[in-house]
Amino acid sequence: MTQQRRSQGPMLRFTKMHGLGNDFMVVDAISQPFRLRPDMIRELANRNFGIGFDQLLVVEPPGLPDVDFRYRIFNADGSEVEQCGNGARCFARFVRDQRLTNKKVIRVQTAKGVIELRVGREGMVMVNMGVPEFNPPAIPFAADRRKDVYTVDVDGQTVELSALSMGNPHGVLLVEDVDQAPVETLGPKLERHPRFPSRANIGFLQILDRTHARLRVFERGSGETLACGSGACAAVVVGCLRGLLDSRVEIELRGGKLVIEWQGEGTPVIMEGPATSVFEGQLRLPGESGGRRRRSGRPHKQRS
Ligand SMILES: N[C@H](CCC[C@H](N)C(=O)O)C(=O)O
Repeated sequence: MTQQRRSQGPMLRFTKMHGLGNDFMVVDAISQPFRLRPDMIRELANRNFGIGFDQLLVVEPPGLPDVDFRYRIFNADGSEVEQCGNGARCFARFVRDQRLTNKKVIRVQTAKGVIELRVGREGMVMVNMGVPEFNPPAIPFAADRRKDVYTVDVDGQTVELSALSMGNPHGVLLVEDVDQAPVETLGPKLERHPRFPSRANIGFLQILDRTHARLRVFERGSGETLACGSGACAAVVVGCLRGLLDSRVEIELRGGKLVIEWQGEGTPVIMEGPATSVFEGQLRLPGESGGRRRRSGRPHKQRS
């Protein structure tokens, strides 16, 4: 049976990457036309019918004079967001691998400000994630004043959490053991809790000692991921403010470890970790009539 040919759109080149298993489809929208609707992002994010990813990262020309690129971030549900820490490290690796820059210090404009990426040795990348924000309206979180710990009602259950913004909103709970934490049940309820009017990323933090911790994160718009960079930053900030962590912490996520440094209020959070390219691929975007996409993939060539 001949398949009815639909009008076919352009081919789109992409690279599949991850930061500690938090995985991304990364697109250079500088050298190729790019426009995806939220429904198309959701379909591409699907791990059975699409490419499969936690977030889509888009590289665009800068919109500010002293910045190298603009960095747009879309969750698996198609929502555009302000910050992605693991994505920032992959962004730095991607723009160098694709020869869009040869800089080792890269300034990137996000929806909430400018972050600075520093490419280090053995594929490590350091990110200045900016200064955390605690003022409830800026998170945003519904509260009449700032507190270190808020009490939130969840279906009649009282939950204690801290709330802050790393450019994106985070709620952080302390738990005895992340492996026993109610991530699958409490995570989605808090992600969509009315007190987080823009929803939130929910971190479950287990303190091991003053310089080591474990973390699981139920991410806004993507569910639990193997790692969350901005979530790791938010969790260390909370641990420091509660007097439980020192200024330099190794935080263990399900996908691996990050080093987070924070010198206290009014200072930026510094995150260091790996960025991995998996493969390069291309897919045909639907034509005007829409319809299914074809895609092909080949192993990523490592840049020396
Ligand atoms: N889900 C997040 C965006 C991705 C953050 C995460 N992947 C990271 O590494 O920071 C949000 O809606 O704010």
